Amino acid sequence: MDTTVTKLANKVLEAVPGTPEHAIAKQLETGKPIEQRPTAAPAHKPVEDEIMRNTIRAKAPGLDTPHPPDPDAHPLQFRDLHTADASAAPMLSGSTPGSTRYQREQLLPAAAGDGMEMRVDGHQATVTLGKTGVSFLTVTSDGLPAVPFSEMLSAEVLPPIRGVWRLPGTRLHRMVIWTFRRSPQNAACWHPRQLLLETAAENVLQEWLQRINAAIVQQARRQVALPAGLPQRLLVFVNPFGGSRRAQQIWETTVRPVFDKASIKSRAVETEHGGHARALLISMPAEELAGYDGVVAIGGDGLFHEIINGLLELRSVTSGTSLDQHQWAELQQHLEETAAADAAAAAAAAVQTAVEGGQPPQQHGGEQQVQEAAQAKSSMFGVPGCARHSQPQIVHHRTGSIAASMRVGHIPAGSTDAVACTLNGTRSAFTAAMHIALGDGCPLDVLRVDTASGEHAFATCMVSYGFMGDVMAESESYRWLGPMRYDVIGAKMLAANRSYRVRISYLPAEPDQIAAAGKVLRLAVWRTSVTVPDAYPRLYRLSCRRGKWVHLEGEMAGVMLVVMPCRSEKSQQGVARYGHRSDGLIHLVMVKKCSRLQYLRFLLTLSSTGLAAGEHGFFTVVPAVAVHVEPVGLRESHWNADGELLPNNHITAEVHRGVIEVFARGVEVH
Ligand SMILES: Nc1ncnc2c1ncn2[C@@H]1O[C@H](COP(=O)(O)OP(=O)(O)OP(=O)(O)O)[C@@H](O)[C@H]1O
Repeated sequence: MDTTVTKLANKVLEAVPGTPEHAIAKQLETGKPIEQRPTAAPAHKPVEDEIMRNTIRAKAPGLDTPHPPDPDAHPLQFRDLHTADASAAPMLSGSTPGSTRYQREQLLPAAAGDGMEMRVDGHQATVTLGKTGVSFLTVTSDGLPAVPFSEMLSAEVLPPIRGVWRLPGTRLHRMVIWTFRRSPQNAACWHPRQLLLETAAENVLQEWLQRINAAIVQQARRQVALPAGLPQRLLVFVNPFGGSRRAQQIWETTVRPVFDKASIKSRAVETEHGGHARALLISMPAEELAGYDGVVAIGGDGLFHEIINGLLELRSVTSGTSLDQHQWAELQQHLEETAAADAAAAAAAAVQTAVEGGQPPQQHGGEQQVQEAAQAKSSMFGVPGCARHSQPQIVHHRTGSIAASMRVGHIPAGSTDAVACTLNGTRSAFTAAMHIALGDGCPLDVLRVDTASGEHAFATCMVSYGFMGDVMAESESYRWLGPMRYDVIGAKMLAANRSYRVRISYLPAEPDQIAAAGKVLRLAVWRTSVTVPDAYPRLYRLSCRRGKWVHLEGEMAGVMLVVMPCRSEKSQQGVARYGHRSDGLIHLVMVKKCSRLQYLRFLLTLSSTGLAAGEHGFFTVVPAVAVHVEPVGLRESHWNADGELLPNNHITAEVHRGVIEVFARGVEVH
């Protein structure tokens, strides 16, 4: 009965143009091969967020050749394969019922070795489940690369569909592996990939499912870079206010699906005001914090900055931890001497004014002033016994150790997103979410900035004064302009061409520290060609005095303390070209008072090639480990740490190497 119905159904289908049965009947009639039915694939959308694409393409000429559109390419989300229509399964060319080829295409286990005859993304292939991942020995087509377990989120069995030729009783069992593929233009930018394996052997599929999912977890445990294995519970902060206000949408459509595929449980908190994320972290009970493996910011650099500050506050990361006490003492002595000299000069000026005004000069007033000024200075900066160190530290021991084990992720949804661009080499939210779900981890430097009035802040990107500080301070009131506000206010500040008198003291990085940073740089995946002599001119390395502070005073258009390279669309090579996310260095940029044209040149250098260490005429870039800056005179700018204004302009900053663990693996190149 079945056979009769099948024959009848096949006859009907053969008569209907467009059906596979019709195509086969035609082929049998004419002897021409059947055209393969195109795979249902989403349109290839241009990926706007590959900020590094041009740079990398310029370095690798071979990449300039246009790449054929990839049917898997989709910039945002995984496709829902549960609802995929069985009829959308591609036809296999050249086989007819009854032929040997047809028998093989029924996707039965291969006779020899571990290989299984399967259909992979519509291609006939011999699939091998090895120790490191799934590899494909393709039979009908080339170009299916191996997929390591370390690049898989999970495997999942889909509902079976009717088998080829729609014969009753033929069921095709399907398994999908949630993974990614690298963009042909920029290896650091990843696209969702759902690898579809189809076979008639259900038991094999079920066994593979167990083995693949177990291997994904096992390989993650083996990696030394993963102290806590794959993240299982994450606290996610979503800033609906940042950038183009798409954070909530990015969370729902891009990030949550990735976390779901990786079985990550998450608690999402939509921030209600500036400082909300930081306050929530600081006030969180230790038991609750211990329930999370990491904290994720979906927003801009400002939200990431808040999370870092919250966590480091819990850890009580104090200043002066990596410098010798005598190095702080040396700075202290210098500051007291300059303060005394200032006070003496002020007293002399007061006497002069009094004499000129015909009044008798005050006795001992000058000396008293000198002493007071010196005392005021000594309470400011970090030597033992001074205010900063004698402040009672509230050390939350238990919470602190929990916070120390917390990894931090940044999903870009802000205006600049320098953190995500620097860590991942792309502004793709999907890529950032994958790094988190795959449990990637690497250390990140943090700059602790102490102000003279007793506040402190932690920065991971940049702390700036002068031009950049003014732009950041003023652009806050133009937030309604969106990311364009930085350009508009930047043009305004360029026209104003302001400069500020400052005293700068910095402790230069020692040559071996720079060399070590160079090694880190070479080890990092990005820019393998960089060597230390290129990065730091010989002249600079010779003039670097071992462990001695350098003091200078001058009229500056801008001062910047750059911690990570700070790559973004505005500076594709990074503000500090040879910076690294964990080199333990502050890249101190000092731009002297200059003409508008010169400052424009500086900005162009910053955005095109990035800044390299050394003297560059009117601006200098110095690798340092600690910096002290104080304004002199009446006119002052604003200090700005990662977009947040600091309340006082006398600052001391020190870098803490690799103090935070971030969900990232370094920028990948082809
Ligand atoms: N609900 C909210 N309403 C107002 N401000 C908020 C809210 N949530 C967070 N903020 C604050 O908004 C500021 C800016 O946010 P965010 O950094 O995420 O975006 P952005 O400034 O547009 O991006 P970028 O820092 O990359 O330029 C942060 O300082 C953050 O503290």
